[in-house]
Amino acid sequence: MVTGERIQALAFAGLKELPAQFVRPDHERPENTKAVEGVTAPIISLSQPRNVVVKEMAAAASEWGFFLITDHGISPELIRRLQEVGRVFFELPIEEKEAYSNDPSHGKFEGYGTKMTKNHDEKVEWIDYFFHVMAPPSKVNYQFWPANPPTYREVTEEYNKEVLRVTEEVLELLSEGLSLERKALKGSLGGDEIELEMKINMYPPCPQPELALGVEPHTDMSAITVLVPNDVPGLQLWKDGHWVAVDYLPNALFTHIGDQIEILSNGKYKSVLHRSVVNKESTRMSWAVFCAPPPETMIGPLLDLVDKTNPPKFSTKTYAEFRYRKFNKLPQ
Ligand SMILES: O=C(O)CCC(=O)C(=O)O
Ligand SMILES: [Fe+2]
Repeated sequence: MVTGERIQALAFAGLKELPAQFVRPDHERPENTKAVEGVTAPIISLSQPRNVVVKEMAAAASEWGFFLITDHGISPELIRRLQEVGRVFFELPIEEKEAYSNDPSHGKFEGYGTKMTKNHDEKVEWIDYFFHVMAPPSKVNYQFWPANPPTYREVTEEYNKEVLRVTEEVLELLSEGLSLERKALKGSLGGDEIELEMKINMYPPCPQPELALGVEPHTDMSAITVLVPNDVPGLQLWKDGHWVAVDYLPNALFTHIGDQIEILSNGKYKSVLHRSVVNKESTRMSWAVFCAPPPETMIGPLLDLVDKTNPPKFSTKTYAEFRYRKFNKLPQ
């Protein structure tokens, strides 16, 4: 077994065959579950009249749980710099990255990580990642942020400000799409205490990508997730019984509806099931920002959205409890 090794190190070793712990059972393999052709995820330009954006976003969130946002006001230059500092970090020698190793089984989620096998049946994902909190300032611990490259912090803080602006805008638009007042969703997610977490996903070239997965099918437990990938495609969405590949769209924000918005909207908006596939030649990277409530926030269907004919479809509990149950695969 080669558990304990980073995927980047494995890929660099020039394996011809995929080690057994990465080989998916038949029904999960990309070669047996290919994405359909001719279906594309919704693209929403924020430069349209507000009522049009509200309508398009509500439709996309209800039918897909996913949309690509364009004309969001984050400069292509800032996205390029964000990707540059992340790429430079992952190009550092392994030992330098290991100084940031996380330890999720002991509750230490921030830092450099790779999902290791827990038992013989569990398959490992073809991915290394870096994870840290970006907001609010009171929850940020810079000790977990890469010190190298030296511009990492400045660039990431600038991106944090911009993503915060866009996520607040998206939450307002989604609120209006539910005929609620603009601040309704943000208010229910902790207001200005709303948390943003950065996860840099790094998928090295894989010797047998048709047998492996980068990230297993899952829904995000966040409220929303805003992701920018590099130019290597790999994200797939589950829609109407098929996987749909999301094409690369430069500078677009790949926006996922997560579990907390699905719950607050009482199921009107869908938390999108998604996975990522890997690639033989190219390294894929993606920068996912999870926008989530503080742990003590009570999350349940909004009272304005439930009545006798629309009973609550989800129970109400703290985000901390939801997260604990999801991590431990307990029923919600
Ligand atoms: O890399 C991607 O496009 C998807 C990553 C993802 O789903 C996640 O980090 O939750
Ligand atoms: Fe995800």
